[in-house]
This record gives sequence, structure tokens and C-alpha cells, in this order.
Amino acid sequence: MLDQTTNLASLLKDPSLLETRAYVNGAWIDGDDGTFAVDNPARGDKIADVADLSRAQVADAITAAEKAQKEWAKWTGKERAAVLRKWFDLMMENQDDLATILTAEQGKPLAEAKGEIAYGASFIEFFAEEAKRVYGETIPGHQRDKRIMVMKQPIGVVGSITPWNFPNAMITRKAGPALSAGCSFVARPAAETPLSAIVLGVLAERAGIPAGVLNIVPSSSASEVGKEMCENPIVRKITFTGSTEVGRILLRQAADQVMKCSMELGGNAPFIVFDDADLDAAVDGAIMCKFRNNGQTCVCANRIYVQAGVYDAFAQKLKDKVSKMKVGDGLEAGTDLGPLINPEALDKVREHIADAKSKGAQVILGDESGSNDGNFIAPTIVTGATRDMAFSTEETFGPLAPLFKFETEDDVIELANDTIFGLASYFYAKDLSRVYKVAEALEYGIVGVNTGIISTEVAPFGGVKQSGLGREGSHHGIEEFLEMKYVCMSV
Ligand SMILES: NC(=O)C1=CN([C@@H]2O[C@H](COP(=O)(O)OP(=O)(O)OC[C@H]3O[C@@H](n4cnc5c(N)ncnc54)[C@H](OP(=O)(O)O)[C@@H]3O)[C@@H](O)[C@H]2O)C=CC1
Ligand SMILES: O=C(O)[C@H](O)CS(=O)(=O)O
Repeated sequence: MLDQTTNLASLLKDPSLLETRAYVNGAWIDGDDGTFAVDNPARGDKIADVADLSRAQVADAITAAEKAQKEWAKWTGKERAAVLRKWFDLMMENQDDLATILTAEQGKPLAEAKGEIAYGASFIEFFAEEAKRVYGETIPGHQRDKRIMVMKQPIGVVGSITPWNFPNAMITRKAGPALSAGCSFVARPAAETPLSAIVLGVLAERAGIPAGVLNIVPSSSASEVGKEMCENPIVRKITFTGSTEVGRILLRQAADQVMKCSMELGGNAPFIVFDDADLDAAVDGAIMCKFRNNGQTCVCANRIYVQAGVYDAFAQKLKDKVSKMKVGDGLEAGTDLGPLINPEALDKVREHIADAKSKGAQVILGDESGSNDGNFIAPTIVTGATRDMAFSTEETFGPLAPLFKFETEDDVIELANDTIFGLASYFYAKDLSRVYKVAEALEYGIVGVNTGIISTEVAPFGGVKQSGLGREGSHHGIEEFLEMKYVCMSV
């Protein structure tokens, strides 16, 4: 750990953004269960004590959200759009402070954190516009005296549970369409990164979003809040981003209420480099895809497949570029890779490296000893990766790049699809026929072709197989928060 203390308030242009209470029904409240500590993963020091809400307090927030939603749904789309647009404007005006708060509690380099704030805000901007375009339809009657109308209405109260890796964007990617559709929202952030969620409440209040429409309920007990959201009959929708393991728990719990669920779950992304690829572009793409957020994203390349003819050249180019990346404190200028979120995350990366080495892989870059300081570990590249190694089936969620060699297109498609996950996939190639065939053959919700970054508010983000249910972002994203009502009239 870096032996520095983080006086977070002193780093902010507007220290009033550093709020540690919960935001419920338009009021700032303390937790009945006291507070829980939030630490800086780079320095190991405590940066805040945050309100620890009880399950009963979360239930109160849900009750308040139900009342507020009935009024919020009466607003016109244009009226909702205006306050959502103001919320977006305030996020961008305070981008630097929101990024500093995010880096202090999550660890990613400040430049990446600023990027996340812009990415997160883009969902509010996009869905503010969509609020005016929730269209129904009329359908020609099935009998001469029948008239058929289909209307779209907000689903109601939404419960949201989000992870620590994108503590701003994973909330706004849900809250944007939900509020735009006329729903109200109860957000439980990860205990590791609650400050980025709470400050969204501060700015929502300043934007004029009515009390009870958006509620931020930090808590140290994830499972208790999850049960309340799944068991409370007022909640009509659960939206979750996180591991497939926890997604299964929530789906089981929500089944009793037959509750609608959106699930953005784990991944195991293949990154394929064919022999006709632009190798330098593929190296750059692999670095962005693998090492963004220090490898702690569900769409990071988890397995890198390189065709035999270009394998050695790719490995050397990748090693040369990655060796120049700077590991350090995200708050310090020039840092490319911050810490992992906690010691357990570091242990998982070390376990994957040790497993690969025990099965014959060679470490061509990185700290083999594993004797890293604190939550830091050097970016690591292994060659000679094979499908019996742990990272073939498990998500590493860290800065480990395993290089697999393959011979034919059919071989690599079979290898790439050999997983229970189906979120993101990537490949680099120039031949048009190959691009079409491989894009169609990959069993994933997202395919990046000659690019390692696919994240944008305008596209439908989501997975197939055990990577999730539903889509977030794009004009499709608002449908997750709408119900369709069919009206049949005799005339
Ligand atoms: N598809 C995607 O976009 C993402 C997928 N992931 C996947 O999640 C894993 C690592 O991220 P991580 O955050 O640890 O994932 P988790 O699934 O452990 O946590 C995600 C969120 O769920 C909460 N949670 C944990 N257990 C429960 C429960 N029983 N009931 C209700 N909520 C619960 C966590 O709370 P708390 O943290 O306070 O314990 C956190 O807020 C990786 O496998 C990664 O692939 C992660 C992020 C995004
Ligand atoms: O949770 C994640 O990893 C994000 O969904 C990835 S992205 O949306 O920032 O690409």
C-alpha cells in the first residue's frame, strides 16, 4: 500500500459533493445500522464512513418510491426530459470532482474515471431524449366493431443493485431509462464504492428530480437489501449488474413474485487475432480491451487467441507495449493501471497465474513472484495458454493476458464458444467473408470487429447464455422499464 492518507474533501472543487448519508424520499438520512467504512484501494486508508441502512429503511425507501412514482408518471415525457437533462448537465459540470471521488474509492486512474463520468452521464442525456418518444400503436380490429390500441406504461418501482467496477455508469445505465420511462428507482450501490452513487443523489436533488423518484440506499449488507427488493410486493422490477453467481441468487428470490429482471452478469470474452489482421491495431485493441479498469470489467478480453502464423510477432509486440504501462495510484498523474479493488481480487489473479504455470504456460511479462505491494500487481502476459487452464472457464477480472495459439477458423470458433458465458467477444481480421462468418458464428451478445472497445450508450449492451437477460442502452434500453397494455374496444 502507498503510505499516504486521502483527504478527499480537500481534493474537491466543491467539497459539498462528498456526502456520506443516504438519500431517501428527498431527505438525507443516517443509517439505523450505524456506518460502514470506505477505503482507498491504492493507499489502504479510510476515506469515509457512510450511512449503513437497515432492511427496514430500504423498505421505507421503496414505500416512498411507490408514492412518488404515481406523480412522476403523470409528468409529460418532455417535462421528465428537462430535469434529466439538467441532471446530465450537473454531472458534466462536476465531472472532475465526481471522477476524483470515483478514483479515491474504486482505484481506476483519474483519466479513466473522468471517462466513466462522461460515459455514465451519456445514458442520462440519451434517455432524457427518449422520454419524449415512448410510442404506442393502434392495430386494425379483428372484428368490425372492435378497435385495438397498445399503450406503453412505466413498470413502477425499480430496485437496482450494482457493482464496484463502474460505480457511476452502472447506476446511470439503469436509472436513465427507468426515470425516463416514468419509473421510480431505489439504488443499492456496492459497499466498496457508495460515494459515487450518493453524489448522483446530490446532483439529482439539485436538478429538481422530485423527492422519492430517485433513492440511494447504501448498506453493508447486500443480501438483506437484495431480499427486501425481491420480496417486497411494491417492487416491480429488479435490475442487476454483477456476477452470474449473484444474478442466480436474485433470479431465484425474484421468482416468488414473478418479478421482471434485467441481468448484466459475468463474461469470459475471447479476443481473436487472425493472420490477416492489422497486427499493430490488434495489439492496441488488445491492450485497451484487456487492461481497461485494470482488467476489472465484464467485457475485458479474458482469453486471447492468436493464429499460429502471427503468434510470436503478436506476443512480442504486446509485451513491448505493456511493459511501458505504469502501475500506481490512480490519483497520481501518469498512472495507467491502478490497484485491484481488494485482496480477494488480487488472490484470484495470482491463482490464475500459478495455475497456468503449473500446466505449462510461460510468463513473458509480469511479476511471477506475486510479491506485489498491497492491491497492486504488474500486468502479466502468459504464452502457451491451453483450454485446461483456469482462465479458460473462469473470469480473471484482473490484468492477466493469456495467449492461446490456434490453427484454423473453425478451431478458434469452437474454442471461443466453449463457455457458459456469452457477453462480449472480439476479433481482428480484414477478409470480408471471414468477418461476416465469424461475427455470425460467435455466440455472444456483443461482437467487436477490429475494435477492443464497444461501450456506448447508443447500442444495446447485454449477454446471452449465462451472461444475462435483457439489454441496456440504445432505444431498446427503455423497453426494460415499460409494460405493454392492450386495449380492446367495442364501438
Ligand atoms: N456483467 C457486468 O457488467 C458485470 C459483471 N461483474 C462480475 O461480477 C464479478 C465481480 O464483481 P463483484 O462486484 O464482486 O460481483 P458481485 O456479484 O459479488 O457484486 C455485485 C453487486 O451485488 C451485491 N451482492 C453480492 N451478493 C449479493 C446478494 N446475495 N444479494 C444481493 N446483492 C448482492 C454486491 O454487494 P457488495 O459488493 O456490497 O458485496 C454488489 O453490489 C465478476 O465475476 C464480474 O464478471 C461485475 C461487474 C459488472
Ligand atoms: O460492468 C462492466 O464491466 C461494464 O458493463 C463494462 S462497460 O459497460 O463499461 O463496457
